[in-house]
Amino acid sequence: WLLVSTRRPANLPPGPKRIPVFGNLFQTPSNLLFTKLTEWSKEYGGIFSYDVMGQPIIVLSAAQEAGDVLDRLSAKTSDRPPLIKAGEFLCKNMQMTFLPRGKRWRTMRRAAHESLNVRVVKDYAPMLKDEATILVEGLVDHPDIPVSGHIHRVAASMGWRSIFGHEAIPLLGPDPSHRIEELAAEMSVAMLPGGSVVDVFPMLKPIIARSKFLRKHADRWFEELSSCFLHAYSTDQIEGQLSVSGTLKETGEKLGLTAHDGAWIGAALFFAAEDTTACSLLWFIYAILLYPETASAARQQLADIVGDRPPEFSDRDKLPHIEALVKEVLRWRPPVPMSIGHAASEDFEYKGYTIPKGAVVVANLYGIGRDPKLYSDGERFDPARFIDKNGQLKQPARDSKDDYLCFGHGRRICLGKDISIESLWITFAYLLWAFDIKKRRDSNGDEVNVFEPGFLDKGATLEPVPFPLQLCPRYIDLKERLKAANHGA
Ligand code: HEM
Repeated sequence: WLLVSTRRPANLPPGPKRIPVFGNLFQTPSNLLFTKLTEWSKEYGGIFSYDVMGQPIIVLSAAQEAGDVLDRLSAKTSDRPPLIKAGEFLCKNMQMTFLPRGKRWRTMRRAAHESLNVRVVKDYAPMLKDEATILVEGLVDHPDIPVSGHIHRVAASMGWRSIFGHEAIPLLGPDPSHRIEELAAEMSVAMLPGGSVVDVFPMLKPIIARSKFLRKHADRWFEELSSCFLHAYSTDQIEGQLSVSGTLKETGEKLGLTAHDGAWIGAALFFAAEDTTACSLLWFIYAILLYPETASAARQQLADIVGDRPPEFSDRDKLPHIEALVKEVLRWRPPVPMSIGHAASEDFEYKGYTIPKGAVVVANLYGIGRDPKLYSDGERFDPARFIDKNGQLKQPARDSKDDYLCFGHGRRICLGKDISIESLWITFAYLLWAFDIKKRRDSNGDEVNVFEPGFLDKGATLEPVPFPLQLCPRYIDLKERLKAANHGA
């Protein structure tokens, strides 16, 4: 039996040699796994496989293979692997992101999509602009608060307002999302392949499920989060403000959804929204700090088109260099570098390989964003790669998803894709218009070094390690300019 298990099951895609029983468990680091997957993809190709304790994991590290398997074969690859700790024990099968393909997932997804689809996201523009304004004002008024604190506030507040329709989260607290973020950290780690003991050793599941003592922590976690989100969902929202929960309260009943379901749809969205948005904004600042010259075309365009008033969404078509920056930040440092695992719901053949039912299918978005067929010199941060010789955005290549591969694939593609692109666009534009982003200087006047590649692995998401910087307002009367623009609006 041991001898048999050292052999790769017939016809799986190629991959690293495995050892009996454990497979490749000891070769897969728990930190920065995407770098290992990218290294393996150079050896084994755009589709390869490895194994953890008998569980086959299929890794897609090239855009075409990911498009084939997760988009064109999505009828067979839209399931999620069972996430015992994150999905069953902690979230009690209420978290849409972890639900298996089926009626409950489809209903929740459809309900959320109603207020997040590309046709309606334009209606969030005033709220997103307001948030960008609050961010810039806060950075001017409170240089004592670390930039990451400002960024996490704006990311949480954009999510909170679009999902629950409440007031902006204030910089100086109380922050209703703070406790939620603390609790969410545990879930974020548990959702990774090999991220929890019970997911690696599923034979422990019935023992834990039967023991009140062993379940106690997860049960409390669920109770506390449910009550936070039920409170957010049930509290009256600002009149006239578009929000997911506002729409749900009107349409949810028709879809058979209760307030508890509505609260957990809000939870799934908030978990998915806050950290990813914060990571993207921090990577943007980090990139501009390290490679200031890459922002000069965008700055020039802002000077030509916008001048000394703050940018508007209506300027967007005339500012392709800002959009190129959004695309490049998300390609270079995808906030969810290994996407969220899919699962094969039946056996199927691809390129002569067999993908067995139950295999975990991972889109290595970090590697895919470095696919040389789409992006040359992928390690380089270079927003100009998206601009053609006429100064316009280039026509995106096939399988590049309009150069937004970071939002995943198929029927599970990110529900917040369209609102994220809007929110990042306006925030990047505001930050570039308002500040020069510079390295901090020490008491001798020397620049303080910023470390590369700066990866801080947060479980499902990837943030830069804390880095020193200086934000220098580009106008003495910056706040007056913001006020004048908002009063005129
Ligand atoms: C830059 C920001 C964001 C990035 C990079 C991002 C990325 C992703 C990725 C890679 C996935 C997995 C897709 C797959 O399984 O193939 C995902 C799923 C998801 N995202 Fe996002 N996301 C972002 C922002 C948001 C926002 C703002 C929301 C909500 C307002 C959101 C809601 C969701 C939900 C609910 C899912 C699960 C979908 C499902 O399982 O059906 N995301 N996201």
